[in-house]
Amino acid sequence: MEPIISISGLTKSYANGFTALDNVDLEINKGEIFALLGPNGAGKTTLISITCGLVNATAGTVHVGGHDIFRDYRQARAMIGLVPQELTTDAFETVFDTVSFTRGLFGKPRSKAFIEELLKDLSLWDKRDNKIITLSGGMKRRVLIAKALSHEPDVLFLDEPTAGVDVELRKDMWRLVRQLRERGVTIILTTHYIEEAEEMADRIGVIRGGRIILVKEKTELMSTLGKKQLDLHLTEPMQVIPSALAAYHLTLSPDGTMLTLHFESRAERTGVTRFLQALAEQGIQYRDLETRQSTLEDIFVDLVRHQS
Ligand SMILES: Nc1ncnc2c1ncn2[C@@H]1O[C@H](COP(=O)(O)OP(=O)(O)OP(=O)(O)O)[C@@H](O)[C@H]1O
Repeated sequence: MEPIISISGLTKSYANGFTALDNVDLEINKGEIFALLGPNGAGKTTLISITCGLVNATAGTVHVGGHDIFRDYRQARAMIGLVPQELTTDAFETVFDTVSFTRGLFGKPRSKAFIEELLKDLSLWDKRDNKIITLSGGMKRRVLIAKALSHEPDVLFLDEPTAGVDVELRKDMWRLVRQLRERGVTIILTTHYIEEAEEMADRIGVIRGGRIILVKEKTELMSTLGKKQLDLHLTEPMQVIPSALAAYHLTLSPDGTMLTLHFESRAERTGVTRFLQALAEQGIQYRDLETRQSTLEDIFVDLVRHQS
């Protein structure tokens, strides 16, 4: 697939010497929903801010639709819509005017019809004449999305789109994001909610300490989720795994007290019963057993803990 955003060797050191991004390479494909996951302070907002031209990079390049964000700032910026984390917008303007004005800022011709359609899509049409200050938090967030889409961008950045919103609005956002993708808009969202990435993304990237530590297709990542493990706490420590058990995917703890069977929980026949029989035949006894299933959350926590 063709990348719409190419980030290469991107580094950002703030004035106080803190390195928020460290040599980041990342390509975002045209038309995908990409979720960037990471703990607080990982560098997600910095990455977005540089790509949108709000913060200068210390080193590296970013191209949007082939335009260098520094040299061809206008062309690159025109392709991007940004929904920021903070709810900042002109409190005393009406919904219609503020969205229409934002479109004008990007040099797009006035279009009442376009703004009307956009506001209808976002369930904001009824509120078009309301001053923004009178809207609820959820409605204000929709206004931010409308503003970000007012100049018909190819790429939409959503920085923590559903932080602090209720379940209903979150579902609405997800529906909206999917609709946009169907229209060919590329979406990059940052999130703390793993279920959001699970629900929405085509690909998932994990950032930690200013470094991208993983980028994978969601389906590929999820396939590891179908794996379960059965831990057996053995009565007697085992030196080596007996050859009679060679057909099973087993690991033995370094001290020989725990034998772990890895199996596909989604498979029709997991082989667990046969395995337990084989153990009995070998005279291997255990005092306890437990099964565990890995979730995206486990994978994420594990990655963030172990990689630095
Ligand atoms: N202007 C600045 N000067 C110095 N350090 C900064 C500045 N802006 C951000 N940082 C630091 O850079 C790091 C990355 O911040 P960033 O906002 O990109 O993280 P984030 O992944 O978006 O986190 P969050 O999820 O909390 O928004 C943080 O440790 C932050 O304190």
